[in-house]
Amino acid sequence: KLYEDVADLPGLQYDFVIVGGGTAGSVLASRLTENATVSVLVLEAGPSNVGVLDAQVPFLSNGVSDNGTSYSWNYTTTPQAGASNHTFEYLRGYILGGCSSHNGMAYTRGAAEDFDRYATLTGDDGWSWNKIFPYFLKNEQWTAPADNHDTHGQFNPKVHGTAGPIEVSISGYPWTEFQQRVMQTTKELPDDFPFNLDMNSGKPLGVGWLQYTIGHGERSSSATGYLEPKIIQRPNLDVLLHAQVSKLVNVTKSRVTPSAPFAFQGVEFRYGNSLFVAKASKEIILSAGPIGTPQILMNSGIGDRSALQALGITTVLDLPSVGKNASEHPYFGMSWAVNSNQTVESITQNATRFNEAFAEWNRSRTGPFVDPSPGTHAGWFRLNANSSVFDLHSDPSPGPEAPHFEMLFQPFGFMDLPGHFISLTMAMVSPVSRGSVTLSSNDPFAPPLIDLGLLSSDFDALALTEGINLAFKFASAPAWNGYLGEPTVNLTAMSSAELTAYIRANLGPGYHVVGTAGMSAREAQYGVVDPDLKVKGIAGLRVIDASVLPIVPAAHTQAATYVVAERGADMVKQTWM
Ligand SMILES: Cc1cc2nc3c(=O)[nH]c(=O)nc-3n(C[C@H](O)[C@H](O)[C@H](O)COP(=O)(O)OP(=O)(O)OC[C@H]3O[C@@H](n4cnc5c(N)ncnc54)[C@H](O)[C@@H]3O)c2cc1C
Repeated sequence: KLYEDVADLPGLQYDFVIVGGGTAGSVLASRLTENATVSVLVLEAGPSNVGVLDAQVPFLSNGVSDNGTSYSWNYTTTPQAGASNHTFEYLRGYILGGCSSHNGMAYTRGAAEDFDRYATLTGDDGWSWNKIFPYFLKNEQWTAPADNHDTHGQFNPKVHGTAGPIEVSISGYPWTEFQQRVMQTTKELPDDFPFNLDMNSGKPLGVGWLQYTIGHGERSSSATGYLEPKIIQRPNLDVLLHAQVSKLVNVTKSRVTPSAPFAFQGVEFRYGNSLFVAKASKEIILSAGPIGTPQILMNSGIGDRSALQALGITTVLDLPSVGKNASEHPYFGMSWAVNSNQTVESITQNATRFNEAFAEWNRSRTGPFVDPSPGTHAGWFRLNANSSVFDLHSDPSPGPEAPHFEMLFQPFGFMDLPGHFISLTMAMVSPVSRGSVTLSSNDPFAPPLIDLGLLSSDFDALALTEGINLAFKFASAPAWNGYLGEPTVNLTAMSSAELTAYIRANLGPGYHVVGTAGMSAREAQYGVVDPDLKVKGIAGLRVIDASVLPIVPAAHTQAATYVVAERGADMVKQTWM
């Protein structure tokens, strides 16, 4: 049942307490309560997603994700030395469903080699692509696009699930002129930009149709899929909203496992102006995401001893990797004016069309509002094998079939200029740079310091310059003749040093951070959780969310988070049910 008020909860003693009802937390809540004999409490800091129109209408998703809304944590990063010392809003969902209720909805799984590398790093073959693949299928319900267009040749049905909670579909509104030119380019320049029928097969290289966590014109999130009314009504599931967890409390010496000498009996949270403690008799599961989870661990005395001591926090367990190793994708957008009025600006710069499009969505869940400010395709590419950038660093990608770059193809411009534009957005999806999440004070409710380490490695900056050349090559294909006008910034006229400086001054984060409570092999001298997602050295405590991924996959991160949560739920069930 969903609770708005702590006073209505039947009690504060459960088998499992899940911290965070986000992307992963909602999966766990749903899967664990399939067993009617266990009781589960979810503590979520944010409000409900129900009735939040911006979280429902794909085209309006910016209205729910941006800082300054009631649905975002309003984080700001530390000045990013590799990005001209800029600070960035760091968006995180403060709402049931977490980031899955406000993200861009792109559904990309990553390369098989990403998961095979997780298996190697953890020594657990269960994280390999072949073993994880059934969890992708379990999570997914392939769905026809909102416009019911013929999707033959736009995806491979063999690699998709049909009965899972999360609806996935190809974009449901045609930006025909633009889409045709993207597809034409794959024919004109097939060596550089081959067509890939399905980027979610484990072999993403090439250009393909983007898939979205959208069904029947509406966002499909962890909240709508895993906590749909019949699940959230289960008598063994209680979800408390507006409950912000500060730390784990009631630490005891655990008698159960010598390798995990400590255990926490309770979870402290703030509701209104009061503090409460919820107790878990079986496990506490942290699913507060890559910012919230390490913050709660450190607030609880689990982290780098010297950093904790400096803030006057008593160390329970010296686990220096907590909050380290933050791994994020830098994104850089390029726009061109176009000789056409069939772009998203035809809606965003025209109040009448905007209102018509919204009315159409309301009427029939069709029209341009069924997609987020849409990218119709994405491409995944590698650096040239002979690139001099490899003199700076060995190849950070997990293998020859995994990309270094993502290029998003978008029929709109970035600079909010009057007129019509298209954009090619380039991301470095195998970054070398690493950042951290650290505490700013011993006040457990103070926002932590978020350092994404954006372009802290010169490798990433130089690699991005090569990615930008690739984008301009794409735009030089005959398919774009007569359609593309001038780029809003002529990057090709810049020297390499100027281009690098320009990238550093104009890139942004991808909101894909992972790694801050990373998995490692059981015997490793680093890492936060073992391959079974149990926190090293602590009994009865797991982390199950995006923070356990030790390296960011070459993909938008929700699909990887969903499979971590699905497998994590199976692991918890194996232990207790
Ligand atoms: C703006 C944006 C756009 C994105 N676009 C895409 C995209 O298009 N495709 C894609 O694949 N990925 C995208 N991502 C990334 C992806 O959504 C995330 O990687 C993933 O959802 C993270 O899941 P999680 O479960 O780890 O964390 P979250 O989904 O963030 O869940 C954490 C939950 O815990 C709650 N919480 C945190 N701290 C506390 C606390 N102390 N007490 C109680 N509750 C707490 C939060 O409110 C939240 O509900 C995007 C992310 C953002 C922010």
